[in-house]
Amino acid sequence: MARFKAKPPSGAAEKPKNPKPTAAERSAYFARREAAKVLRSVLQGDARRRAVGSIKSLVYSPSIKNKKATFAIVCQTLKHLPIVKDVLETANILNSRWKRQEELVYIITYDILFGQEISFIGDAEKFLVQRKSSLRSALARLLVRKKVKSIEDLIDFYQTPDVSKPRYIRVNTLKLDVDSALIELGKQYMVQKDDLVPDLLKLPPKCDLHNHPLVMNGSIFMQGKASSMVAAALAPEPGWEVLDACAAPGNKTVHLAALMRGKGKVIACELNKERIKRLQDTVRLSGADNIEVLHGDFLSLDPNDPPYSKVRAILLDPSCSGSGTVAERLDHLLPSYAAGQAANIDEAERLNKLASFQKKALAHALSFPQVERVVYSTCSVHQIENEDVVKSIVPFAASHGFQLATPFPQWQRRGLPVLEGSEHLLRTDPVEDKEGFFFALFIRKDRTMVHQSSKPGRTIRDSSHLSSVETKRCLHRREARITIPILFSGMFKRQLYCKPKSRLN
Ligand SMILES: C[S@@+](CC[C@H](N)C(=O)[O-])C[C@H]1O[C@@H](n2cnc3c(N)ncnc32)[C@H](O)[C@@H]1O
Repeated sequence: MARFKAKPPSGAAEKPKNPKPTAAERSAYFARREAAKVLRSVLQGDARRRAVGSIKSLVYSPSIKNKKATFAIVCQTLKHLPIVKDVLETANILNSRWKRQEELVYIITYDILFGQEISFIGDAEKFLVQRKSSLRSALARLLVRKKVKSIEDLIDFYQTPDVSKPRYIRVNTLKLDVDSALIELGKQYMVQKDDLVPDLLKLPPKCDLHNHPLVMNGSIFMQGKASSMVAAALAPEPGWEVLDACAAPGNKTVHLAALMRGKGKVIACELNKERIKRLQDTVRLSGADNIEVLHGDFLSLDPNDPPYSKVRAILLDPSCSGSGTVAERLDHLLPSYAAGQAANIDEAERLNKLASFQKKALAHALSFPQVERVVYSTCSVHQIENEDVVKSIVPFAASHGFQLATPFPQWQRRGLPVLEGSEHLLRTDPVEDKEGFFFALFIRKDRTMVHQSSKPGRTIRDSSHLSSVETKRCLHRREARITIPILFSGMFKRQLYCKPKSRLN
């Protein structure tokens, strides 16, 4: 692979010496376009964790003519992709026309920076060759920024675990205001306010704050940006009753309490006995006195029981695969990652089980009579735990008067386009944003919709995601206004068995 040498800037367009393209030029032109097609499938499949095939199988499909060249171009471009993307972003030369052909742009940029010096034919080639000096100087700046001397070092840099993740801290406004935290931390670090979440501060990567007095006394919490966006998206009002359905270790629970300025009540439900202790510690550290810790199964809470019938907002952050927080820098680019996962039966089974619970829990959250806002969140990159869960629940949500709303409209990365309304969903990217989170916000404006039957002619086709309480309610939808769970013998057992084990404070 070529080592980078800064070349003298040459901004002028390179006019082909020979106006008639040579056979080699023509062949390179077509190979780049074939490669762009393959790269598009690879990257799209990978982004959806639904690879349509391995690179090889895509290249060796009958539609690709120049297989050898296409394979080489795709592999080399993928290997250099993080660098190419960074360079293009720094050089800031792409208009919307070329952004629509980004795979071709990646390939040509790779060729310009690291490939063979050949003359370029084609509009995209001409556009980028004319900006060769901007690309080269952006690459030189990238080397300086990453403090490396060669392209090999730069590739290593991208392959090693990410060290460029900023340290985010959330100010616990129950104990300290944001400006005071800024001043206090500013004595030691470069601190700035986050542009999206008002109580979030951004510090340089690798700041070790574990033993900082403000962390030790609960004035600030070390909480990532995506995680802090979840409670902020729910936006509970002071005085409300709010349920954190799957609460431990409690980072979002105490954020909710702070957003409510300590007024109202947060019920923090957690199933796992071992994790209850962590949750209690977090609550204690936060100083919040309006949090009630509940040891039990969220699915077993009866929405119509007096303690829950007044709940206005629910934060549902259920157990998930956690795939969005695994720092696999380059793996996200490779179909082998997705293919490997799909082929892994255990993993597929695990994801199915998780998704099945997530669907039940989301349907259950939407069935609380006074609830106006529900946030569903995961730290997973898998469509099956994210868009697929939401998609399967949308008809049920609509029948209860809920619609998807758009949290943080200014945020660019939205849901995968696999359902109507995907633009309302929010994703963070494990590479670009350093962590892969997903969340959806459901809002009900008209609470008279509670327990209303579905529109005539509209059937809930798949009720497998519903908890048994909800399934029975759907089946007996006409009588749903009077729900007498104990009429159903199986469920009665379940209700008794699953009754919250204890309430702790
Ligand atoms: C992703 S973690 C929640 C993280 C938490 N929201 C935070 O930000 O600190 C999911 C939690 O849900 C709990 N959980 C799983 N199933 C549950 C259920 N049926 N009822 C209540 N909690 C459950 C798990 O034990 C785990 O602690």
